[in-house]
Amino acid sequence: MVNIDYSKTKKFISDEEVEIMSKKTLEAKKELLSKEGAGNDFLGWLDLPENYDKEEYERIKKASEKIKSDSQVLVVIGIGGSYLGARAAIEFLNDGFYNDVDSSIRKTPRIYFAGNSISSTYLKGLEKAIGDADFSVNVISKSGTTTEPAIAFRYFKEKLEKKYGKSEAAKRIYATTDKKKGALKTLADAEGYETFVVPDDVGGRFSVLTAVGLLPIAVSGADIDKLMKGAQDARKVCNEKEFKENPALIYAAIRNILLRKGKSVEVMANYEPSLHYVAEWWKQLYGESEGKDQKGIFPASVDLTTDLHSMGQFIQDGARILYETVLNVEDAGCEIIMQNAENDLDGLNYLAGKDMDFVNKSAMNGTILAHTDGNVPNIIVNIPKKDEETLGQLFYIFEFACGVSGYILGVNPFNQPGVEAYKKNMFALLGKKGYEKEREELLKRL
Ligand SMILES: O=P(O)(O)OC[C@H]1O[C@](O)(CO)[C@@H](O)[C@@H]1O
Repeated sequence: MVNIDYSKTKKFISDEEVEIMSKKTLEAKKELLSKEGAGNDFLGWLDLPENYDKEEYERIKKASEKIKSDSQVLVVIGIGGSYLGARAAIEFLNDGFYNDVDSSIRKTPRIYFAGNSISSTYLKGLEKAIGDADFSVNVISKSGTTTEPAIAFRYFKEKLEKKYGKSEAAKRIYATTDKKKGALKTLADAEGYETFVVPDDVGGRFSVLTAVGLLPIAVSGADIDKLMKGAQDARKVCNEKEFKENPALIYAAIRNILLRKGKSVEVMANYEPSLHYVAEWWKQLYGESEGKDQKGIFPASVDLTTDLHSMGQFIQDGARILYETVLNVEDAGCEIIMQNAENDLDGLNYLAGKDMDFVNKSAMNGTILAHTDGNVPNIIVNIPKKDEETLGQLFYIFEFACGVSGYILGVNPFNQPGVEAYKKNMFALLGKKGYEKEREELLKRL
């Protein structure tokens, strides 16, 4: 099971502080599980690993088989919680080269993500990358009205219809959205797309274990039963275990103690490039959940050792507002043994016979100690291996810890009122109906 090692924070916090905060985590856990706290109409994710629509789950598998059989490419359109979980999973479960592997080896469609920016260059580039390949689209939007995915969907819907004709195109479009309402649901019903549901009581950033994440993940060839099994196991631990055996509570406690000591930035660090998007998913989860009412920990991330050569200086030596959460994949899952070179010009012969992962882990351990010495507390998340079950655990533990942590912080972790501000301005500047007055005011300020 994924576990949390906070021994490298002990220089900064006392056992007594942990003891006091552990009580707060237990209270917050009780509040979460009683479903009586703030945002309690968005707690469907708590029980998702067990309590999900079994009929729809089978349809997800069937749809993934169809996509695998008739498409060389799947374009997944969505943003935020309607995007990051699937991307995190597909990257985590592969090695960063999923799309580049020859199709005679990979046997599943290439998967591209769109609708997560408003860049015309990106869409044009993606169209070029798809070329003549047969493709399908999974458009994902809980609200059905988010501008970025709506623009991308309009674009690819037209391309599909041009290539296959309207009726065949409709068979290649899968819409994941609200059960009953919203523009996407209305369009899907009118055009006859297969639809999947983002449940009412599951917010976007907590939705990876619904069709939002499961359909694209299944198309990549990953075993979603195992993903759900991992989440089930973690649910049991997070819901039932007391503090010392509960990774979600430990993580929530330590980060809240550190925040109260002025550590207001949490830097998630990985030593595996394939974990980059796990950090991106985590950033949305914690940023949207906790960053409100002028409170919260700012979630940031670095890819190491890459960023030791760019951000390493700041972490070691800059403003002491940081703590670090290190994602440690214990079993790299493959081996590269360092070879002896005749002339040893690069001076690496002392590593001959050693596994490259030993070098990576030594860099990690050396960095953890150096950063701790530089007064950056380090929390370590031990991830036994890179497989579906472990990822299911990781997703659930972070989600549960987020709910607990938000309640300790005294915010509603399940809303996101702050994201509306930019949308209002953007609509006004675009000249959308109903925003005329705001437009006038904004234009004066530009
Ligand atoms: O699934 P939707 O409704 O398109 O929303 C996408 C994302 O946009 C937000 O609503 C923020 O604008 C996120 O909370 C959400 O994950």
